[in-house]
Amino acid sequence: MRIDIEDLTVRLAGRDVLTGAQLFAAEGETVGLVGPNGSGKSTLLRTVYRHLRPHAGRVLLAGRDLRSLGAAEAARRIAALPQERGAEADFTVREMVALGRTPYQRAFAGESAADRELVAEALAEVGLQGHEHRGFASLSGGERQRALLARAFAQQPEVLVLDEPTNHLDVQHQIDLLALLRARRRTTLISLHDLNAAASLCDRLHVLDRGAVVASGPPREVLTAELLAEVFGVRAAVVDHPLTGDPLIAFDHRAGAGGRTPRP
Ligand SMILES: Nc1ncnc2c1ncn2[C@@H]1O[C@H](COP(=O)(O)OP(=O)(O)OP(=O)(O)O)[C@@H](O)[C@H]1O
Repeated sequence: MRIDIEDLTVRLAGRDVLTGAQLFAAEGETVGLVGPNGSGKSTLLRTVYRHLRPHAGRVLLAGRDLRSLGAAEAARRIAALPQERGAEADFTVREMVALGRTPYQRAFAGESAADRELVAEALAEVGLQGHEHRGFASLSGGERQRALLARAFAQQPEVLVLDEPTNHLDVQHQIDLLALLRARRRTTLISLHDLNAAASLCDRLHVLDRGAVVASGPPREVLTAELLAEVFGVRAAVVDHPLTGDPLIAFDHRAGAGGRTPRP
């Protein structure tokens, strides 16, 4: 399902933290948001999963304004892996993942056999089978992240919105997660700090800087040494990955602030 973000402005505490963002993800496309801390990535994603309201502009899902959908319909169509965490203390892992099925259940109807199967499949997909009965609060940061991803998968959404999903994951689980997302080929909006992961996963990237989209296109066109210096303030060479051929950003970890004044 296609998603369009039209001229989106979000105002928080009297300040426009996102201004006139314009982008889309076509059916089945994986579109990445990258940008420095505080550039507006989470704000944009929060507006898509209806945690925030636009001040101006709109988000369209298959041509329909997101705000015209009811809560259950929106939850069936869009699943989010947000950065903020709610009160999750008392759930088991299985209960947490099963929450992904609630938008499909009639009040008091409980779980169907199909729901149970989808929950088990989602747990297996993220490698958490065998951990169903553990308390969610007892999981490590990376295990929690995987359980929340399983909840999003169990929701069987048409659009996945993932805010920094590789946070807390060790390198093997990062790579596994990217492989899972590639295999699913669902319309996906994803923010990533790891630019090499973004370059290998995303069909197209949008670079955010101080609340505005400043560059858009396929990773190879967008992630140039000039852009990395200008937007991220780092020195880097962009080369071909020797194993995959993807763009590989080799950062100069010895360089200084790249001549850019640090952000407040
Ligand atoms: N509830 C809020 N009230 C006021 N300002 C906010 C609020 N939430 C976020 N902001 C500000 O909006 C700007 C964009 O924040 P956002 O979280 O979208 O950035 P980000 O690109 O996701 O950053 P990071 O990479 O650090 O996660 C920041 O300056 C942030 O301080």
